[in-house]
Amino acid sequence: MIKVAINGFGTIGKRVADAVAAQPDMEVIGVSKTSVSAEAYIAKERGYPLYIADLSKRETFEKAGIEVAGDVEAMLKAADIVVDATPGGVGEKNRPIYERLGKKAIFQGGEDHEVAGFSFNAHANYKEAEKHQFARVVSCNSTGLVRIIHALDQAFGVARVRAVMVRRAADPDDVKRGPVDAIVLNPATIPSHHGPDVNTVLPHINIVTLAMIVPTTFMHMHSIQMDLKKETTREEVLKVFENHSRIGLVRKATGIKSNAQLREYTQDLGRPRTDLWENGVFEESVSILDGKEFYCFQAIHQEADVVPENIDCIRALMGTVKDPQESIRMTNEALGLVAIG
Ligand SMILES: NC(=O)C1=CN([C@@H]2O[C@H](COP(=O)(O)OP(=O)(O)OC[C@H]3O[C@@H](n4cnc5c(N)ncnc54)[C@H](OP(=O)(O)O)[C@@H]3O)[C@@H](O)[C@H]2O)C=CC1
Ligand SMILES: O=C(OP(=O)(O)O)[C@H](O)COP(=O)(O)O
Repeated sequence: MIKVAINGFGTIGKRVADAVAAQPDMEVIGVSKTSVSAEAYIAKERGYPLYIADLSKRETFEKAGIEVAGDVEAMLKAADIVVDATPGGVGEKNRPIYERLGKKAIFQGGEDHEVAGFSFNAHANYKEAEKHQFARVVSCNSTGLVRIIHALDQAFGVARVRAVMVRRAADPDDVKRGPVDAIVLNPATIPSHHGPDVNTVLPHINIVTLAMIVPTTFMHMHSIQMDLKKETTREEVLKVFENHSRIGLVRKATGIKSNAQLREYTQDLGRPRTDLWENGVFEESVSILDGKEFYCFQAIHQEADVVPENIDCIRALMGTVKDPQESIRMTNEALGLVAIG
């Protein structure tokens, strides 16, 4: 069993912890927080040993009825690998501790590529991970872009990509960022960071991205155009998506045309926390013009799509499963991830 520590038990960390606990070859040896909050009670309820960054706060936790297993360093020492899901920028500060303890670590998209020196996506570059101590799972938007670009690049070749990201303003629980009522160009400059981020995994792709933020909390929406190298048809492209285990199709017949309806759908499907782990490509939007021009809209659930990627990244860095498809299969099966559509 691979012993996994989750440093940072927030939006991403708590999902990764549950995903690790569901795997047949992994166990959660601890999770960490800095303060008492609802998620500390969830750790207790799940039975995950809770470690804290600053042991002087032990009494505050214990007064709230939450047992503290030790400090973060003790958690790291007990682990084979750590998933760092602390807020963006904290991972960079944690890296020297992982180096000192000789622990493998996975950072999230809030860190720069250079923090790990290797950026990861299971379908695109799983096999390159084994030689690294550190990896970074690219951000939610970049994960969604990499999946769809890589799939079409493998099938038809991608000459160039132009994409617009309509980004959710905050996570549903993130009250400190709201209320909001604006469309914010974020950034107003072009390109946004997403294109260069895609290039950390797929360096050969010619991509320019634009991004803005709108007042919604569940899911980003991408408008994507790609020039393909080989002529194809809409039907062939749909087949590529149907055969991809992490690209789902929002079928026309469902009548779903928004993030809100898609969230209701995942909730009704009984997905944990309503999570859409896969890309949600809108079937109606998939278009091929003049044989080589591809267009689509896709929804990306920011809290969820990086979760299975973190699980595959654990196996890839540990070198326990060599075949990416086998790891992806194991992860999907344990999570119950059967792509919609
Ligand atoms: N939320 C999203 O949509 C996505 C986020 N990401 C990336 O994932 C990473 C985590 O983001 P997210 O889950 O949203 O963040 P959250 O703020 O939801 O959670 C962060 C967690 O880290 C803990 N923490 C804070 N400081 C420390 C520290 N010094 N040592 C240990 N734990 C600490 C917090 O505990 P406490 O509350 O007790 O301080 C909290 O449990 C970021 O890099 C982000 O960019 C990637 C894809 C999507
Ligand atoms: O990684 C994310 O977005 P990104 O792909 O736009 O960088 C997550 O949605 C978190 O980003 P934010 O919390 O900085 O908006």
